[in-house]
Amino acid sequence: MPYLIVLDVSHNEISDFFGFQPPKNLKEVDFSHNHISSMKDLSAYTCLRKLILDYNSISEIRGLEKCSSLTHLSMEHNKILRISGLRNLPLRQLYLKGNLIKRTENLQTLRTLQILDLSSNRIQSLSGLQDLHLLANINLESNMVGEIKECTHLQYLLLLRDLNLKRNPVQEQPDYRLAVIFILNHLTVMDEKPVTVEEKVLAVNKYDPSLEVVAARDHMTHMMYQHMQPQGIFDSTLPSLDTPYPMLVLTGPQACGKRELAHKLCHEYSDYFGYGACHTTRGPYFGEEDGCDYHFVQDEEFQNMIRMGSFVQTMQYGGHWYGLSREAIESVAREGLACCVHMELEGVFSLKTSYFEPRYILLIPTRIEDYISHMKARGFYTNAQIEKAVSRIDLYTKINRERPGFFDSVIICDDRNEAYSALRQLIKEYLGLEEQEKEGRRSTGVTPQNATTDEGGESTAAKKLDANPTDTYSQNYYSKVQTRLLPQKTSAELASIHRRQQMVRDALVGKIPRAYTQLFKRYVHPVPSLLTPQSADHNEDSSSEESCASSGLSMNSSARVLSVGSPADGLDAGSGPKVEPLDVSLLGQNLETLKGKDHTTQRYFWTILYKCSFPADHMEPGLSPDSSRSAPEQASPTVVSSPGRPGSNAKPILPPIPLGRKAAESGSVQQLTGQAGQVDEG
Ligand SMILES: Nc1ncnc2c1ncn2[C@@H]1O[C@H](COP(=O)(O)OP(=O)(O)OP(=O)(O)O)[C@@H](O)[C@H]1O
Repeated sequence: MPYLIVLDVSHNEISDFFGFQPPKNLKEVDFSHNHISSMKDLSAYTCLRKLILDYNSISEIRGLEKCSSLTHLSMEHNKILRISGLRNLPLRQLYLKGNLIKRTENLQTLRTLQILDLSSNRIQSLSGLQDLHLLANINLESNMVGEIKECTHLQYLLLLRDLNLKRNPVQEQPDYRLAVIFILNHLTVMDEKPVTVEEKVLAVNKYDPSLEVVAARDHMTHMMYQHMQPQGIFDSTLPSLDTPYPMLVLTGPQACGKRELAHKLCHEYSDYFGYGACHTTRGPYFGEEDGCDYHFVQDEEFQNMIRMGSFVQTMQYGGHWYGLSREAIESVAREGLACCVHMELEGVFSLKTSYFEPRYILLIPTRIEDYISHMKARGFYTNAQIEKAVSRIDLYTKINRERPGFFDSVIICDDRNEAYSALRQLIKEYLGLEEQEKEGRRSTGVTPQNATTDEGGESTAAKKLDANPTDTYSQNYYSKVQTRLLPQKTSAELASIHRRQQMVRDALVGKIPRAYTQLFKRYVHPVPSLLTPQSADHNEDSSSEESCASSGLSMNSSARVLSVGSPADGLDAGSGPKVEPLDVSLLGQNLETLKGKDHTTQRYFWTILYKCSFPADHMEPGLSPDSSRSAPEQASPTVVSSPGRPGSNAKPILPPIPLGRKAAESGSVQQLTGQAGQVDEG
């Protein structure tokens, strides 16, 4: 039978494998269910593609070396002790189920193998399979694989879709299925069950959660524990009408200098910032003081604090816990200061989920060698810690690159002094101190050196406004108000005003605003009923106490005219924006009366002033530089932010910083803190 291609001699009593010399052109041979105990040399059968020898008594694979066409070999239920004799065969399917195999060895040359069945053997390790890159299906059911980590041998088999590890001791491991799905994330079927999308997401969230997930969990934990405690109102940091409590977060990799810079900043601008000391379970380094750099606590106390809902956020770094407590922020806020803290990226993510809305400054080293030398020179860190810190630089740069606006500003910190100058400059811009200094120099003739430290950087006009010169609270307060009331305008501000004037002119002649003008419209926060003026008469009575709040409100209501038109104002509703000039002079008059106001009113007033300071966001058409007002009494608002900074007109950089409540001796401060205490107690 020279043309015989398929030979099936299964289920016989044959004991001599190929003993009857079948023709050489055979392509498929089935010798299953016989009594064959050993294999013979099949070198002559070069055309053989499929060989089935299931249910025999063969203990060793051999004689196949020259079968250069063999793609399918099945030797299930034999007595094979080890895999051998398969070197360089073009096998695509190999079935060795039900043998006595202990190791997945001598398979690495089977580069074309796609299906491997080694079920019902004695295999403990998956080492030896890692180079079989075409493997799509591995059956290891009923073996002795005990460790999840064995799956790492398969993790680079990118075509692997189906893995069966049923009836292996590894199934007893906690979260076995999720762990394997995480390691082998290309699997679509595991243990004969489809792998669902939900399982894949769960696996990633469990074993390699994104920073958002970590932050969400952290936030959830603290919120839950906080809600389990008796609730008190944190008055000092309570977000006001539409401005959050001002906070500054310096972030960056470990030892990049953020802590040092935070301390320096709080020291220099002690009227504005207070250092928020976090809690940590790590021991103090040489020279560190408890309560100054950190609150150093034992692990047990830290965990206790978590359970008491004391933290806003926590994170583990280098095997230690770090956490920013509500009280740390609150104690700074009670001083009337903005809280300045430093933290790692995870902390930033976590804080971003909370109701705090800090400004984030990224400090990033670019000269890695210098960074490493600096860490080595500190002498606190092991090589592993240094490596970790260095590797995290990429994480920060990646986030900064991929998420524009995630950090409000980035400062290169290769040189600490330069970094501090940059930070200082930024803060001065944020706070409008630049303008204040300039004005101070102009009006008092002070030199730049003493101008920075001189609280009297305030203008003469400010001093005039100051009711009580010995009262430092009032000094701070008025100098800052005055800064914002200075008449100069930046070019960006003027451009914005002109644009809006043009819009109004267009509206008056009935032109429909072009589509892009919508870009300049902003959401106007609704005025809370607490402060809503009862009537128009109220607004006009600027001498009454109520009028200071309502005059502030009149600005806000003038903001509303952009979106809400009324025929009574001389323009048809919907025909375009209407004009209602903003009388900023009222502000100046009302500053006097505001002093006696409660905390909320003052904070609201600051909000209004703040809006005035960002006319691109809040200034209305008709508020022109040449309107009938004259400086300084009828001064117009001044832009505090630098117009060149990207996004500077899109988002206020810092919420209005402190009311200058630091001076505890001030009567007004006492009044404020007294109120805060009452609310807390209530
Ligand atoms: N509450 C927190 N949340 C997140 N990260 C924090 C927190 N408190 C501190 N960190 C950060 O944890 C890291 C380790 O803090 P640690 O004080 O041990 O570092 P360090 O070696 O002194 O370096 P650094 O000068 O950056 O503080 C630092 O990057 C620090 O900023």
